[in-house]
This record gives sequence, C-alpha cells and structure tokens, in this order.
Amino acid sequence: MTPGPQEGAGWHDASMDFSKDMSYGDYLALDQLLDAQHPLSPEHNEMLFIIQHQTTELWMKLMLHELRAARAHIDAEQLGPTFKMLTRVSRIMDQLVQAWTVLATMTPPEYTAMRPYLGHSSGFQSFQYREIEFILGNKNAALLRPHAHNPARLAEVQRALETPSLYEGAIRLLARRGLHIDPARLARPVTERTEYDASVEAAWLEVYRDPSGHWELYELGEKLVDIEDSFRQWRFRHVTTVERIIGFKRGTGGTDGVSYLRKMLDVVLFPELWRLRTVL
Ligand code: HEM
Ligand SMILES: N[C@@H](CC(=O)c1ccccc1NC=O)C(=O)O
Repeated sequence: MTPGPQEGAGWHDASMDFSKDMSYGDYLALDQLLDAQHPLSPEHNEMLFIIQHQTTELWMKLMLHELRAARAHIDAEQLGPTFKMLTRVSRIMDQLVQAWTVLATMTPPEYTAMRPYLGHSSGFQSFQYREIEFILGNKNAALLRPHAHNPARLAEVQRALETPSLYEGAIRLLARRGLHIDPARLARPVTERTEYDASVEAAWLEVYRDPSGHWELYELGEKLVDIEDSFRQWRFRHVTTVERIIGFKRGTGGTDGVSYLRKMLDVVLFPELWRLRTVL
C-alpha cells in the first residue's frame, strides 16, 4: 500500500493519553455543550432550530462581553482597545446576518410541524438579546417582565437597564473632550431609550467636519455606525425569514409577529450619527 498523506506527517509524537491531562473536550466543556440539545418533537428539523438559536446565544454572550468591556474602556479613555472590541462586535453581527441562510432552508410545512411544541417560548424572551438592546441604548423597562419569574435573571437584565449605555458613554466622552453637550442631555435618566438631541448632533458635526482634529472621536463614531448598520441587517433578515416561514401569524411570544418585528426596523440606536450625514 502506498503511504497516505498522514504517514510521516508529524503526528507520531502527538499526545494520545488524556486519562490525567486536560483534553480539548475537557477545556471546552463539550460534554455539557453537546448534551444541551433536547428536541421536543419527532421532527428532523428541530435540531437545526435548536442549534441555530444556541449558537446565536453563544455569539451574543461574546458580543455582551465585548460591549461591556468597550463601555468600560470608553469611560477610561482607552479608545484603542475600544475600537478592537467594537470591530469584533460588528464582525459577529455580520456573521449572524449570514447565519439566517441556514435557517431559511426550513420550509413553512417543516416549521409548522414543530411549532406547536414551542408553547409560548420565543426569542422575545431572550435575556441576552434584551441586554444587547439595552447596552446599545434601546431601553424599555416594560420588557423586563418576561424575566420576573427568575429573580437572579431579572436583576441581571435590570442592571443592564440601569447602567448607562455605550452611546451614553460616547456622549460623555464628547463632553469631556471639550465639545458642548447640553447639561440637560447629560442629566437624562439612563433607563430611558436614546432620543435625538441637537447638542449631541452639533458635537458630532464638529468631529465629522474636522476628522484629523478629532481622529479618535471620528473613528468611534464610525465604529458605532458599523454596529448599527449590521444590527439593522440582522433585524431585516429576521423579519424576512419570519415572514417567509410563518407569514403574518401571531408570534408564540404573543406579539403581532411580523408587524411587531417590522416596527423594530424603525429603531434608531445612534440618531445623531445618522442625522449629521444630511447636513455635513
Ligand atoms: C423559524 C424561525 C423564527 C421565527 C418564525 C421567529 C419568529 C419570531 C416572532 C414572531 C417574534 C416576535 C415575538 C413573538 O411574538 O414571538 C420573534 C422575536 C424574536 N426572535 Fe425570532 N423567529 C425565528 C428565529 C429566530 C432566531 C434564529 C433568533 C436568534 C436568536 C431569533 C431571535 C428573536 C429575538 C431576539 C426576538 C425579539 C425581538 C425584539 O423584541 O425586537 N428568532 N421571532
Ligand atoms: N416566535 C416564534 C417561535 C420562535 O421563533 C422561537 C421559539 C422558541 C425559541 C426561540 C424562538 N425563536 C425566535 O423567536 C413563532 O412565533 O413561531
């Protein structure tokens, strides 16, 4: 027999005995991770549905990790690391936009067969998603309610509601760097969703009219726009995938379904950064 490509390929000294050493699976806790898929229906496609959501939740975990650290770095005036973290968040979001193509291989009859097994569960109750919305400034105290049955979880989502958003951190940074921000804007309760403010737009305008004079702030502005751009694409792919799979049925979470999700397409996370483009 002719030697295969693996012969002499340098694996003979590879570690093979993990009775005492930590292995790949140990390090990654794969026993737990791969034992967490429990289809409730006899349907073949439910595994896709579960894994699509679980992988998204894992990526959301990393996005939150990056967004929280980015917020802390903005507060500490360390913008170099902030930019790396925000770039990573955009790349994750881009990847989640692409991921919809996998789920879109599920047809309406295939989903309809497993949908009754979902009960009232829905992505609407995703606490990590809600925390991402909150840290990006789309605050809404009413959406804490689905977590009321779990006090520890409720406390965690509530903390995200009560912590200044990343954009709030950016606005405070503009003020610290000597750009005028209306004191009333700086005193706004942090539990409220971001709303357009003329002094914030004027401050960003100064930055965008002289990028080389405010290079870091300019780069920060564009990183935030990158994130909102990819988040909008994610929302759009979600609503389009939902319409193609369940049409205009009411959601299992109790909302109007597609019409609710379409309204969410109008959310603007960083209003001044978008508005300034018209007057620049
Ligand atoms: C067959 C695929 C899917 C369908 C039919 C679907 C349907 C829906 C519907 C109808 C809603 C509105 C809430 C409700 O009343 O239930 C919703 C919300 C939501 N879904 Fe999905 N979804 C699908 C896949 C996904 C995936 C893969 C994710 C990723 C984690 C996801 C995450 C979310 C989130 C986070 C919300 C809340 C959105 C918000 O409040 O703005 N969905 N979905
Ligand atoms: N809201 C969906 C159900 C759904 O998609 C779902 C159900 C349980 C766990 C995650 C889900 N994904 C996103 O909402 C529906 O109305 O069919």
